[in-house]
Amino acid sequence: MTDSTQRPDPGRAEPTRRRVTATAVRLALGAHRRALAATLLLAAVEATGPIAAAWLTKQLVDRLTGAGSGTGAAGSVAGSVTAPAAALAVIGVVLALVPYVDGLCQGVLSRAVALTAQDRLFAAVNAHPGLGLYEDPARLDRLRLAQQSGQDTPVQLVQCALIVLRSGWTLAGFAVVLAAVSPVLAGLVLLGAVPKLLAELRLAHSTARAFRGITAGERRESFFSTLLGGETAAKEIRLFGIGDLLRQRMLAERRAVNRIRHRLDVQRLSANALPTLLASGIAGGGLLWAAGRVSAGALTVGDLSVFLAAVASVQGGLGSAVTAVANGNQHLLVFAEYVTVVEDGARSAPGRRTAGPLRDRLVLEDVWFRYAPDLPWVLRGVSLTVRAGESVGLVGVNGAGKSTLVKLLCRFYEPDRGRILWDGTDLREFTPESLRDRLSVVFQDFVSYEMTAAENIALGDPARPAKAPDGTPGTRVVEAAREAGVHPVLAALPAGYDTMLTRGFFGEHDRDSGVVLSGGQWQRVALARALLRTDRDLFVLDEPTSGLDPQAQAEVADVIRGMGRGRTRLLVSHRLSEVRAADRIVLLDGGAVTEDGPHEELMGLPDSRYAALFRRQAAGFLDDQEPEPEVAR
Ligand SMILES: Nc1ncnc2c1ncn2[C@@H]1O[C@H](COP(=O)(O)OP(=O)(O)OP(=O)(O)O)[C@@H](O)[C@H]1O
Repeated sequence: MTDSTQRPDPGRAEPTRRRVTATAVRLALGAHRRALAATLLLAAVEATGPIAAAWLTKQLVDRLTGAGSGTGAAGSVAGSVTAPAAALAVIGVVLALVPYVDGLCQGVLSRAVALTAQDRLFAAVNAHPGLGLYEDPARLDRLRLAQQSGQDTPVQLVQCALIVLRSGWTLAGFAVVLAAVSPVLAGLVLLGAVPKLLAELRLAHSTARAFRGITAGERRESFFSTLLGGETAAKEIRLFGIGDLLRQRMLAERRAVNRIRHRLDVQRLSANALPTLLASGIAGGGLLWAAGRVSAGALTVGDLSVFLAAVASVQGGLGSAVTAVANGNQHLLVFAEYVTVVEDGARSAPGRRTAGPLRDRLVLEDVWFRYAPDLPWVLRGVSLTVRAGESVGLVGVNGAGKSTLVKLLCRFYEPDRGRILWDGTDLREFTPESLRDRLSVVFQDFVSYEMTAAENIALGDPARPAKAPDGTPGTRVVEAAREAGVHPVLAALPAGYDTMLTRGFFGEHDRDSGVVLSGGQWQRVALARALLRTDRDLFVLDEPTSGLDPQAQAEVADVIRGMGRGRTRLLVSHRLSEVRAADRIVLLDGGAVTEDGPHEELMGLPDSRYAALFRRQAAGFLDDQEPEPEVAR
């Protein structure tokens, strides 16, 4: 298969650490500069606060104990401690408030970053012109990881960077103080953090690898939970009694994910146990040593208080910095998935020319196609010419490749061999957007959007307004609905065209419950959506009447015949009566065109498979005793 996007090259280099970091920083900067600046400022305040507090505490203790001055008169002591005590109080208040203000700023920043990241990610996903992205489990896992990491990773990276900066600042301040008391101890405390740093860096890699397994499991779990929690499968789940089975499958996936997470927690514990013991031993030994020096009179009580604060802060700061570096590293590894998906989307710009109106013919030249190299060929040398303005009925048994051919015409995939020519130009040369702008297609598996009736139709041509200036549905929407024979149904809904066609969501403006249309009514809505594009060059209708009752089928068949009259039309149908009026019928069999001609001509051929199928279907309608034949199925 060739997806019309460039398929990811398995050997392609992962984005470099520097590029990933730059993308995260740009994302944070572009999302909310002021919140980012405020966060940086608050980090500086948080970093400086403890150093100032430790220094002021030493001043206070020394003045209270009379150390250094040798005086201890009550009046002068009270006077000399006022300033450091007041300053300490102010610092206390500031440090108590900072986390809340910081929380506010980080909230603003993370929401802005998440919004921007989501916007860029889905812009990139939309830029994929083909469907290959949705049929490749590895790419889907990557997309989910990108979704998760894009939301919070940039902010977490900023936070990690802030922690490193803050810790560095605190460390520098206290290291100076600690070195003044004992350079040896300062060196030991710093050295004690090295094993922890190495352990955390090793963990970051295995955590990032484990996230791939977690993502795949969570995606499968979410498939089952969506089935269980949604309406789509509710009927079959109850009828077949498969709720418990699906629940068990969901829980099995969750348990597998939990096991991976638990393994990670155990790894973290075992990797950190020894380095943490080492650091604590150094802190304890240092404390005993410093206490001994105070009793010997070599250090003041104030010195001891600074020393205690320094040891705690240096170890705490080093610990946070090491964890932040390791976490940052892990976030970068995961964020690389986001960068890959975004860049993958940005790169996929196949074809540069703009498709013009179809004036002469559409030609399929020996088209071969399969969905993947390990899957069988679906099309094995299809050659077909459709003249502009001609209507062609495409028939064939289930799995013959009719819908596949439609997807190739839309350039969701590209032929593995052969070409499709639009007035002599290979479809690959056109931008997918310009080509699709020339088409109006109703897919066999059309979408029922959980939106209002008017929106469901207007989506067919988003360039034109869905509503008139007075708020009523646009005339084109109503005309299309009328033509598709669904206007009376939509007009009679509780809020007319503004009624939500779902019972799963409320509308934008009111909380009236929506409605559920029947399958056939939905099919007409989908037709109306296509009818909004009557000015397009090629109409493709893939089984447009499959859900309709006989009366509706006849009516819709008339609509289809009139639809896009004078334009090129391709109608895929199992109901041969519907395609008989086409200028030509094309039978797809065994991956190739085996019959091609007007209905009468094919009916006159002695060995025509189409004729046999048509007669069999017609006989089924005429003979009440026979079940309706599975014509062309
Ligand atoms: N996305 C896909 N990935 C892999 N194989 C696919 C995919 N879509 C279709 N196929 C396979 O391609 C073959 C042709 O399918 P296609 O839907 O084109 O047939 P069809 O003629 O439209 O059938 P029907 O009459 O049942 O709609 C089938 O064997 C199907 O299993």
